[in-house]
Amino acid sequence: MDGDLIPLPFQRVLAPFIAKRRTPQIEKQYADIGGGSPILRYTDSQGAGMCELLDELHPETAPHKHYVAFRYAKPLTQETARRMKEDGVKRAIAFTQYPQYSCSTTGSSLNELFRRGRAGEMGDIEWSVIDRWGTHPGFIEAVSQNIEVALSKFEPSRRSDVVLLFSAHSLPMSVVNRGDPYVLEVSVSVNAVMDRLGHSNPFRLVWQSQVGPSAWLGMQTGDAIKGLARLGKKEVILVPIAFTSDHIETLYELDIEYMKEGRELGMEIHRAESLNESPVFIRALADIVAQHLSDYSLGNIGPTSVQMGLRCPGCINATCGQQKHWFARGGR
Ligand SMILES: C=CC1=C(C)c2cc3[nH]c(cc4nc(cc5[nH]c(cc1n2)c(C)c5CCC(=O)O)C(CCC(=O)O)=C4C)c(C)c3C=C
Ligand code: FES
Ligand SMILES: [Fe+2]
Repeated sequence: MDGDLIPLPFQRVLAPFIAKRRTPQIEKQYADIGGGSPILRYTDSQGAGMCELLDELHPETAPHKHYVAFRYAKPLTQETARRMKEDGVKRAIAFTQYPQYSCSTTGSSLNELFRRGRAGEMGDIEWSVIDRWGTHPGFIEAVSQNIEVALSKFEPSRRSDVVLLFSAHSLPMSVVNRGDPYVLEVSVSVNAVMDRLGHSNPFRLVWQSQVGPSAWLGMQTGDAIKGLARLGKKEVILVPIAFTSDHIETLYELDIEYMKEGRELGMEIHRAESLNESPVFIRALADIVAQHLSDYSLGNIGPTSVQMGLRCPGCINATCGQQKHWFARGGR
């Protein structure tokens, strides 16, 4: 139903129809990964760990408290907005948990937050935004360490031949072609990880989880695994690079579908663990926020980044423009 994510003709009729048709298949996938997504559990523990560190790192603004606002599952932004109002929150940071910016993810979430704010559902909050952080050294370090753990599962003599297959959620070509920044930002994260690893292994960036019949950005992760097997490159590590915790995309698609496929093709294939409760990652989250708070209080930065101010050159969604203005004024 999210017109900011994927505008459909006759959205109100077509969207529920597509969702209903898709539900049984997706219900089965969630059942297979243990009856639901662990994304809220991980996000909550990351938030709690981050706040504990932040109280030390930036005592001027302590105590810190995290709230989770999801776009499509509970706790929805609307419910979180109401809770923040009840709690009398006066200052908040919208901290996207997508490391790399896409208008289909962070953009849609900020649009929703803006709608709730404009409707007065959040009370009087001064907002600033951390809109992207895909090259933060702590994030890069945490991903790199998980790759090193996966590499250690291979026999030392074969280790340097292992192909690192970075896998990120794909985008419809219609989104890419209107100038969305995500593809560039994911690429830069991959490059930063490879620099940190000293370019020890060959690698590719591929794209997963496309839905529906329209054209999506490729190469698709599943096809890449088959292609590598065909070329005799049978040692592979799958690296999730655009997700910060486990959920259906890692636990079902990567672990159940693709790893199984790869093993059937005679490959030795492992996955770099998701960041989940990585202490290095949680420290990185705290560091990103502490830096933001201190830059903001010194007047070095405004409520939003310079880059966030620019709409995609092909954007025709008026909400994007209103949202950017609203956050640039601190949510007023
Ligand atoms: C970087 C991350 C993501 C991008 C980019 C993204 C784009 C995108 N997604 C859909 C449609 C669906 N996404 C679904 C679930 C889902 N997607 C992401 C991340 C990105 N999506 C996450 C973390 C999750 C949550 C999974 C979980 O908690 O288990 C779903 C629901 C599941 C399903 O039906 O497959 C849909 C649908 C589109 C259309 C899109 C780009 C336009
Ligand atoms: S789609 Fe990117 S700013 Fe609107
Ligand atoms: Fe998605």
